[in-house]
Order: sequence, then structure tokens, then C-alpha cells
Amino acid sequence: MTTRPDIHAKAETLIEALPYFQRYAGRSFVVKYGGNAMGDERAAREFAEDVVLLRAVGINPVVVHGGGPQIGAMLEKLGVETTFVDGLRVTDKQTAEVAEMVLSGAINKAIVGSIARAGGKAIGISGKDGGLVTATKLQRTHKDPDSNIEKVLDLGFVGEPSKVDTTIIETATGAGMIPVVAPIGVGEDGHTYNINADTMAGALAAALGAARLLLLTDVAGVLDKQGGLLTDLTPADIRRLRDDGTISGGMIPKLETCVQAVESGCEAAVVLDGRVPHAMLLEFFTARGAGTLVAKGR
Ligand SMILES: Nc1ncnc2c1ncn2[C@@H]1O[C@H](COP(=O)(O)OP(=O)(O)O)[C@@H](O)[C@H]1O
Ligand SMILES: CC(=O)N[C@@H](CCC(=O)OP(=O)(O)O)C(=O)O
Repeated sequence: MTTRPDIHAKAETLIEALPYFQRYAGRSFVVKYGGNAMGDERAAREFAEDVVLLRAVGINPVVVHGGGPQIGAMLEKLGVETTFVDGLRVTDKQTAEVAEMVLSGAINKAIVGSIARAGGKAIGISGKDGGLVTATKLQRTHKDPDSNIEKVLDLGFVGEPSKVDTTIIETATGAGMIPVVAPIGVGEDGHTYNINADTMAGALAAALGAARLLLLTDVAGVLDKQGGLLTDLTPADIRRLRDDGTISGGMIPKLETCVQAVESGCEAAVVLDGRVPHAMLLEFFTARGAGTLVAKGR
């Protein structure tokens, strides 16, 4: 008899995953797929395969996508200038129209297509569909460090989810489909609002009581000042890391989203390296995990 160690290793990998399949069957996983991660064709294919695999083992994946760099490229083509405040795009009426066209049109349908090629059935929607997300204008203030005076900043049609009705998500997942959601919402005032994709994903994870909110990014996870990976964090740890300056820039709103999600119904959030092949599968289905897990308590 010949031995096939490679076959045994594969079987062991599947058996290692069994308790996780059992634990998460029937639960929702909200996955935020950022615009920076989409550039690479192979990574995009692997992302779609991972999502289809989650669905195949009985988990309900919900994809929320970004597209910041792609909106920027389209605005540049059209000769429209764009600026950011605290990582949020200042959005006038024309910018909102371009953001909706790029997010709900081009990117949303490209992701639906790659999930279909990986053998899954996806349905592309935005926060506008089925009354999924009602948005309100984001109120943002900024304290001038010299005068200490707090100013109200007008970011235009930048919204935050104020009401989430998950019926359309539940209907789609109940019919075996994978919802792919563009971060666009409509206000009670009838205006279209541009919503940061991390914020949108966090709001959906909380409303769905998701087992996991997964934020794929371009670093290994949350790093300490020496560059070491912090594997487990609580909301209290995050407040401390923010106060001592360990986290900055885009990581601040990302972790704020994680804290808000775990404090309002989502079991745990993970900041994960989207550049690593099949990062999602390693996180969910191995004892080692990957990235940084944010949960209410240890
Ligand atoms: N402590 C930290 N650990 C990891 N990344 C950090 C930290 N502090 C700041 N960052 C920055 O946050 C960035 C991730 O946020 P962002 O660029 O908004 O991601 P994305 O575009 O994927 O949403 C990292 O690339 C890094 O530059
Ligand atoms: C208000 C706001 O900033 N909206 C974002 C929406 C897309 C996004 O968040 O995309 P990434 O995840 O790829 O950065 C924007 O206009 O760029």
C-alpha cells in the first residue's frame, strides 16, 4: 500500500474546520471588501471563492463593498476635484451621483459576476433597495487645536445609517443567495447619501446580530507600537490604544465601527489582512485564526 501524506493533510484540514462549520451554520457573517483590495484579479477571484465556500457550509455571508479609489479615478476622469475629512469624502450632489454610479453600478455588478464565476448566486443591491438603510446626514465637528474652538463641518451628502430593515437580506439569504451591498442610502429627505463602507458593514452586522463582522484591509491587523500583531482587543483596550496614539488614521474609524458593532448585537469583529490568500478561511476555520479579534469581553 502506498501512503499519500498530502491526502491525509487535506483530510486533517477539513476535520479541523468541522467544529467551526457546526458552530457557525445558519449565522450571518458580514464581510467588508474594500476598494484597495479589488485591484488584484487573483485576490478578487479568491475572495469570491471564500464567500461561496462560506455559503456552501451553511453560513450566510453578506458582502458590503467599498470602492474609494475607483470613485476617485472616475471623478478625476470627469475633472471633478475631491477632498477628504477624517477619511470621509466630502460629497456634493455631483460627487454623490458619481459615487452611486461607480458603487451601485460598476463595482457591485463586478463582484456579483465574480461570485457567479465561483459557482455562487449573488444579488447586488444598495442600501436603497427594500428600504435596507435609511441614512441621515453625518454631523461632524472638529476642534481647532490652537483656539480649542469646536467647529461644525459640512461634508455634504455623507450619511450614516439611522435605520436598518434587514428584510431584503433575510429574503435573499433564505432563497440561497449572497447579498452584495453598495454603501449608498436614502434619507427621509429623499436625498442619496454616500456612506463609508466600514460604517455600512458595521450597521448591517449589528442589525443582523452577525456572528462576525470582517473588515479586510491592507495590514496584518491592529499593530502595537513595535509593529507586533495585537490578536485580541476589547472596547476598553481600543479606547486606551487610541488615547496613547497606537492607532491612528484610517484605523480609528475602522475600530470605532468594530466597537459599535460588538456593543450593539454583533458577536465579534475581526480586522484582517485582505492581501493574504484565503485570509477569511484561515480566520474562520482554523484554531490559530488571523488578524485582530474585537469582542466585548475576553
Ligand atoms: N495601530 C495600527 N495598526 C495597524 N494599522 C494602523 C494602525 N494605526 C494606523 N494604521 C493605519 O490604518 C490603515 C488601515 O486603514 P485604511 O487605510 O482606512 O484601510 P482600508 O482602506 O482598507 O479601509 C493601515 O494601512 C495603517 O496605515
Ligand atoms: C463617505 C465616504 O467616504 N464614502 C466612501 C465610500 C466608498 C468606501 O468607503 O470605499 P473604501 O472602503 O474602498 O474606502 C467614498 O466615497 O470613498
